[in-house]
Amino acid sequence: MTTDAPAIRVAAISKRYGRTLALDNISFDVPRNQIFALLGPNGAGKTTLMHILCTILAPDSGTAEIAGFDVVRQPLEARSRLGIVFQEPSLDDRLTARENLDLHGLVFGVPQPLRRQRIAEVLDLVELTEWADKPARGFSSGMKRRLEIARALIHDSEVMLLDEPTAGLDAQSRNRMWDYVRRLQTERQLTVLVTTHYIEEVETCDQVCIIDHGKLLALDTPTALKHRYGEQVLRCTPRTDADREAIIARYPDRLAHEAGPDLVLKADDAFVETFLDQFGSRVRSLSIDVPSLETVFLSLTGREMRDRGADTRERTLAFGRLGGEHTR
Ligand SMILES: Nc1ncnc2c1ncn2[C@@H]1O[C@H](COP(=O)(O)OP(=O)(O)OP(=O)(O)O)[C@@H](O)[C@H]1O
Repeated sequence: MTTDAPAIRVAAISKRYGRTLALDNISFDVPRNQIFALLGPNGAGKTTLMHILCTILAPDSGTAEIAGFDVVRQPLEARSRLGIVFQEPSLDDRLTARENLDLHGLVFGVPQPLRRQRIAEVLDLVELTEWADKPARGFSSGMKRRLEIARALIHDSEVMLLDEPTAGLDAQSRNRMWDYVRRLQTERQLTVLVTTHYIEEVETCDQVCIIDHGKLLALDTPTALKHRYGEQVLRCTPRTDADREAIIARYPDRLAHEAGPDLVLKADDAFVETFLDQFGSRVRSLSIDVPSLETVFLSLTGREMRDRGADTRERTLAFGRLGGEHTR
């Protein structure tokens, strides 16, 4: 290993399952001590890439390295530097939190005194000390996920791979999970590669890599991505089909997306005023989305990643208070 090797190197990786090209010539480096987000909708190829990085799946072509170790030629060296939390829980439910951690340390050859010390440290980090001797089967989903993070820290991991660590958790547990991820970075100088399809979660990551249909679409800091690709958009719900068609016919070049009953139009401030003059009475609701990672994704793919968020509903309500109507 060279000490100046990036934490993760992905070079021209492709992977096909039958006729599905799950990864199409993906390349990027993750410098050490970063939180690096892999963002993409379901089926984008995130898990496939994770599985290649953690050595359980071989790429068809290209190479990947963890801390300078090739995942195909030096899998044991690569694995020993990795902490992994998969989407599917992999704890032994019958064992206590402490026993789960101890077993993992044993498998990775961590000597007993060091194991005991690390178990105490990681339980403290994920705030499970008082649950240490309780069987994992009684834990909530968030607690189980935290225990899995703790487990990934028992050996000498330098790089954490977290595959959708917040999937299925409630909003409060999701926030807590991200607090732990940030603590891993700051307190343990770990590099964290995390996949998610919750776009709002990646705002505070150092870098965001957007993938879709196996292709890398963009990679940069959240701020730079918004600057380069983010556009303000106007979202409206026309009152009738005739109104809808009239808007599309009037602004074919501005139409970014049709989302169910809504139309999404690229809109600078001047356009918003013009639109309101011309079509204000022909829309049921209207909201403005400022440049965000959601609008970055929209402008890169012509699609939206997920349903509308609460922030947009709030802006819609604000429009209602200003004299327009709104839907709930
Ligand atoms: N074992 C497999 N056999 C066949 N096709 C697969 C297999 N695993 C994944 N795929 C396909 O490869 C593509 C990428 O899947 P992958 O699971 O990597 O995406 P993802 O971004 O992780 O999505 P999700 O968030 O749903 O896990 C998808 O089209 C998926 O259907």
